[in-house]
Formats: sequence, structure tokens, C-alpha cells
Amino acid sequence: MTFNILIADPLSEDGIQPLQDSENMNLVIDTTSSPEELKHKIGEFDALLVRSQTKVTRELIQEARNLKIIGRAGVGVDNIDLDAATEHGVIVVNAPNGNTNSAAEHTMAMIMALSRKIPQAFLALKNNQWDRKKYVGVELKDKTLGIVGLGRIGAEVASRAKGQRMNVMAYDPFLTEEKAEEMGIRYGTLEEVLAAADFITVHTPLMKETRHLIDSEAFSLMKPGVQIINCARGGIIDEDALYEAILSKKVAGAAMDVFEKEPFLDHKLLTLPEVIATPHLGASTVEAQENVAIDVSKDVIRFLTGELVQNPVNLPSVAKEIMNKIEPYFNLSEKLGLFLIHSVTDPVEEVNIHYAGDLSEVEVAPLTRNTVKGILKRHLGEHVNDVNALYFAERKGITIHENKTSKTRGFTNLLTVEIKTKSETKSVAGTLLNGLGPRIVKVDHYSVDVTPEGHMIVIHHQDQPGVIGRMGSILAEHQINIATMQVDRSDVGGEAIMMLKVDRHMDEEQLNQLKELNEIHDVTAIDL
Ligand SMILES: NC(=O)c1ccc[n+]([C@@H]2O[C@H](COP(=O)([O-])OP(=O)(O)OC[C@H]3O[C@@H](n4cnc5c(N)ncnc54)[C@H](O)[C@@H]3O)[C@@H](O)[C@H]2O)c1
Ligand SMILES: O=C(O)[C@H](O)COP(=O)(O)O
Repeated sequence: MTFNILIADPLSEDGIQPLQDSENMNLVIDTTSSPEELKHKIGEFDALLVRSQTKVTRELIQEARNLKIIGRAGVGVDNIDLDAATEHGVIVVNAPNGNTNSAAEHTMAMIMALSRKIPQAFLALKNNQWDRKKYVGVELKDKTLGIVGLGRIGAEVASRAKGQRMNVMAYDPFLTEEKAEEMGIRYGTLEEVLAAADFITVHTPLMKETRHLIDSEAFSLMKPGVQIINCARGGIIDEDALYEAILSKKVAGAAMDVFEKEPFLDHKLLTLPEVIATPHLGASTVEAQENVAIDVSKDVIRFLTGELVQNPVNLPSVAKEIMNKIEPYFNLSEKLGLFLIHSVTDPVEEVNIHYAGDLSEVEVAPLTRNTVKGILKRHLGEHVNDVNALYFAERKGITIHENKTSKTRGFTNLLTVEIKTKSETKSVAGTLLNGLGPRIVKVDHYSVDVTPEGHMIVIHHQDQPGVIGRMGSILAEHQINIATMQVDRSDVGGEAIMMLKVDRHMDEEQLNQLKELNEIHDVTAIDL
């Protein structure tokens, strides 16, 4: 199978080498299409690789009927409609580590250029003005750098700023006083950081919670003469409020690498001599571009060849050791879900998944997603996948509970799935038998031993002599061969279950003939 990959933003040639070297990857580099043109061609692609330029909107994703993965060669995914990607079952991966160093270095370059007015002085010289008085700066030593957002880049900036002998103070919802102390910086609330800093640099993602995090109210808390740096994302700082704060002399200078609207050719902030700027160059180094393109190319290859991705954005990432432990259960969990959904007719309201034995000791979220995928697949088809299974469940009002239990019923591992509808509760349990693979070992309260694969017929009947014979005759009439058969009953002459593995699918009419037998209460054909 050949996969079509579209590279829609300029990526490092060396960085995309893994894709070039990969068999079955057909690479198309098209960095000039308009959004409208992109919409027309996206349908033929299995993977889309972008930087921050291409806007991967809901409209684009809706047209992307073959799209399986979006790779963001960089950190910020605010140019990708993640909800739309998730709803359409498209996994999004990014490259969160490859440009950390470059972005931190760019931030430091901006802080130093800002403090010594280097761009302004250079511009003046270019314009034949030798002016030494106008470009007096301030030292960084002993000044306080306030960092808002102490993630990968924020932390790198902190360590470099300490090298400049700055006092570093930071706010991040995940930062504790102890952690700050370990890093040799001061912890503060957002308000405390804003009030104490001589320089303030933001390093958060852009999300609805951080949009205009630095607004006029935030500026009002700052020291007069404060200098502001944004090398993270346009929109974290309210540009109108910054403009006013510079005019009012509250802010003495600002260094901006990112803007609310990009690209632009004139901007009111750039009319102010206090503002220096670069056109979103934080990650624009040879090294960072190669790193991020390699990382994202490798994840695209991994995903398309059925391996685990390393940097998923819309799926929780699972450590390799954990994945090695749970991977053998993937087939079983999906098949149990698919099996069970055939036993109910009313809409599913609740799914309870019980993990016992070995399974109670590992991270089981991927198995839960996989089971839910199996349950939903019957009615929603193949477009349900690991990415969107929980989204669809939520949209259909199905609540999912997973729990770990010590009740293994003698198995070393046991996965029990229970679904509830308004009228009934049904369950199935399976195990992975060492060396023998997956088995269904319980259907409701009946004990069975069936491999969850192929064509199955589940018959609920009255435990009476002759039923099996009559049922067998009907199958024989239709040339349906029985491969295996399991029977269990609640008590002698009572309710019983028959589970048959047959060599081919039974159609509706054939099933109806079985249902007409007096002792048979219910017949379900399940193709796993
Ligand atoms: N200019 C560039 O070219 C460039 C390059 C790389 C990254 N970036 C941007 O830099 C930003 C940071 O990247 P990163 O790799 O460090 O990300 P990260 O996820 O490692 O760090 C972000 C940090 O922000 C914190 N945070 C979230 N909400 C917050 C809030 N309300 N207040 C304070 N902190 C908050 C998070 O807890 C996290 O620690 C992103 O916006 C990314 O897109 C820009
Ligand atoms: O979020 C990022 O990684 C940076 O903003 C880099 O964006 P870019 O890939 O467009 O340079």
C-alpha cells in the first residue's frame, strides 16, 4: 500500500529524509497552494505535514476523506482544529522538543537586543545617524526576569537568564515553591511575577485560557518601565493593551516574535520606536528545523506502518514499556466490545470495563479506548478509531467507567466488559491464555471457552434433549459447517447458551429458521 503525504509548509530537506527513504511513501511538496486549492486536493492524502503557516481548519479536515495523520513540525498546534481532527479520527502529532533550544536562544537574543536597543541603534546607523545618547540601555545583571509559563522553553530561558546574572521569578500552574527552589528561581503567582519583574517573557501555549493573559489589567500591575517579550504566540499578549501601555510609558520596550495575525506587512506596534520585532523566527534555525522535521516524519512513518507514535497531541501518550505490556490485549479488548454490542438492541447507556489480575497493574486507558471502539464500530463503522472512540461515546451520551479489581476467577488476567441499556445489562469476559492467545471465557453468567474470531452464532435456548440436533440439521441444510461448539446452562432443563463457530456467515433468513425452533429464545450471528 502506498501512502500519499502532503508537505504544505517549507520543511527542512534533511529533516524529511526519513520519509524520502521510506518505501511506500509518496511525498508531495506543495507550499504555495491557497486554502481553497488545498481543500480541493487534500482528499487524496493520507498524511499532512505543516508548520504554523498552514491553517488546518475544520473545513479542510472535512474534505480530507483519506487523512489519517497531521504532523506539526514544531510545538504550537493552535493552527490545527484539534476538535475537528479528533472527531474525524485523525491523529495529530507534533515535535515538542526539536526547537526548544532555538526558541530559548531567540528569546535571550530578544531580551539582550531590547535591553541595549540594538535594532534601533543599527537602524539609525543605516540611516546615517551616529547617536550615542538616544540608545542608552539597561543592564540585565540583578534585574528580575518574570517568566510566565515554565515549560520546556520557559525553563531553558530561566537557566540562560541566570547565566546573565538575572534574578528569575516564574509563574506556571504546575510550578511549586519546592521545584522553583530546586531550579534556583523564585516562585510567584501571576500577579506577584507581573508586579516584581523588570522584564516579562511569556512562554505558554495559546489556548482560550491564555488568550490575552497579558491585558490592560495585567499591565496595570507591572512596574513602570517594564520590558515585555513574546516569543511564544501572538494573542497571549493583548496587542492593543500593549500599544496603550507603551504610549503611556508604563512599558519601556517590547520584543515581539509572534503576533495576533500573521503574516502582516504593517502593524501599529511597529510604528513605535520602543518595539523591536522578528517575523516568527524563534524556531528558524538549521538545527531546529532539521530536528522537528525528523521527529514528525518519523512519527508519521510509525503511525502509517502501524507502530506507536511518540508525540501524539490528541491521544494520551503511553510509555513504551507500558505499551509492550498492554499491546497483546488490544485484539481481545476490541473483539470483546464488538461481541458484546451484538447482544443488545436498545441504545447503550453505560459501559463498565473491569481489569483484573496482570491487567490491574498497568495503564489501561488505551485498552478502554479500544474496547469502546469495538462497541461503537457495529453501528458507526470503520471511521471509529482510537482517536475518536471516546469522543463518539460522549456524543452519544454513553458513560464509560473503568475499574481495576482483584477478582480474576482463577485467570492470570481477565478483562470483563459490561454494557447497560435502559432494559438490560450484558457482559462478556475474556483472557489472554499464555501461548494460546485470546479467549472469551464468560458470556453473562455462562462459562465458555471460545477464540474471539471468525463467524460465531450465539444461541440462547432451553436446555432440552434434541435442540442441538434440530439446530444442526438446519445448519446442514444450508451447508453451514460447524467448526466448534460450546454449551453451558444455568441448571438442568433451564436457560442455556450455545456458542458455535461456523465456517461462513449466516444470513438473516437462515437465522430466522433457527429462531423458529421452539426451544430457541434468541439467535445472534456475530462476525469478529
Ligand atoms: N516563536 C517561535 O517560533 C516558537 C518556537 C517554539 C515554541 N513556541 C511557542 O512557545 C510556547 C511554549 O512552548 P514549550 O515547548 O515551552 O511548551 P510547554 O508545553 O513545554 O510549556 C508551556 C507551559 O505553559 C504553562 N502554562 C499553561 N497555561 C498557563 C497559564 N495560564 N499561565 C502560566 N503558565 C501556563 C504550562 O503549564 C507549561 O508548563 C508555545 O506557545 C509554543 O507554540 C514558539
Ligand atoms: O510553535 C512552534 O513550534 C513555533 O512557533 C515554530 O513555528 P514554525 O514552525 O512556523 O516556525
